[in-house]
Amino acid sequence: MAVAVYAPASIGNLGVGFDILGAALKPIDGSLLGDVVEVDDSISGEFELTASGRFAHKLPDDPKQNILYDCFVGIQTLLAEQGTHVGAVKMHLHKNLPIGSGLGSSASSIVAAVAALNQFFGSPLNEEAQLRLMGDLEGQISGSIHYDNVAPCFVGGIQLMTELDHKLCSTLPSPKSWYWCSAYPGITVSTAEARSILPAHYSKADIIKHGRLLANFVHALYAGDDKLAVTMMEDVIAEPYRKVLLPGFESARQALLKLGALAVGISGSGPTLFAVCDDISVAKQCDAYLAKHYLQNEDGFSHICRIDEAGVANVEIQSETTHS
Ligand SMILES: Nc1ncnc2c1ncn2[C@@H]1O[C@H](COP(=O)(O)OP(=O)(O)OP(=O)(O)O)[C@@H](O)[C@H]1O
Ligand SMILES: N[C@@H](CCO)C(=O)O
Repeated sequence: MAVAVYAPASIGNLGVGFDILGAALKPIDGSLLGDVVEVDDSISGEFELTASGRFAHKLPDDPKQNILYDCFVGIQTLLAEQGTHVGAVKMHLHKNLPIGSGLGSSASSIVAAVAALNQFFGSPLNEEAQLRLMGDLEGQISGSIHYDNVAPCFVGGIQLMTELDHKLCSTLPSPKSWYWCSAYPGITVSTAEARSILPAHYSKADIIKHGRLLANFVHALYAGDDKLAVTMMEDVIAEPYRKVLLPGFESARQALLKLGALAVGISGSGPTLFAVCDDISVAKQCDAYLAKHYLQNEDGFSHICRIDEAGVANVEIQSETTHS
């Protein structure tokens, strides 16, 4: 039976917590900010993939260069190791997230595809096995395995990576009052390149500071001290080196803080910027500022979001996700 799965956009690194903290996003206007993958049918020939959606034209032309093909091969291989042999399938990707955006675009495709394929084949893989495969596939793209997009995208909420064999991540409490303004300017930053510009080593002072920020952030979330939590959202690992890749980031940050945003950071490897606000009128002003000043072309967009606590979700195959 055909399956259709939605996987939300996500922020990797919440200012603090490079590669080990991530959050799933849900626009408050109810729009779907994430990819949808359909597995239509078992077929006798070769793997088939079609794509539609706002950013489908940016995908590789060759279906076998699409990460969905690797998702299929990954599941096929795991199942073969368990003695189950599955044939080719027909898939469709509704590509709603821009590639190289900092919104976890490849993670969204991977999570939706692995979850959809797993369901299509009768759910042979448990959550942990699916998530491990998702991390491996994300690592193929970015050059090293990191779960901070795939984990929140799959499980929902704010996730802290544990990376233990039996438990890859833990859900942290999400401050209920926070709005996350998220603005994609319309240009592309490659995650692999944004990782390669980071230093190979950090100073003792930076390591101590990052440890202090991360520990206090997690403590504050559990203590329900949102003010302390937001004060800890400072990036000493990536932002100082990456902000040169984001035109207008520094001036936007200053303007957003003046408007009343509590924290501003780079979403994943950028160029999407996020701003945390605890007041809807401030969030609306920040959103309007970002739409006017941070977007660079017609591909850009800005949303006011909450944390998506659900993560991956089955959706109806309907006109929005169907294809010709
Ligand atoms: N379904 C897919 N979705 C996104 N990227 C894909 C997909 N299939 C193949 N790719 C390729 O994977 C690479 C993704 O690059 P990159 O990791 O920089 O982007 P991303 O995952 O979209 O980034 P971000 O997490 O910042 O949104 C691109 O070269 C793109 O062509
Ligand atoms: N933690 C990753 C997220 C990439 O989206 C990075 O910042 O490189």
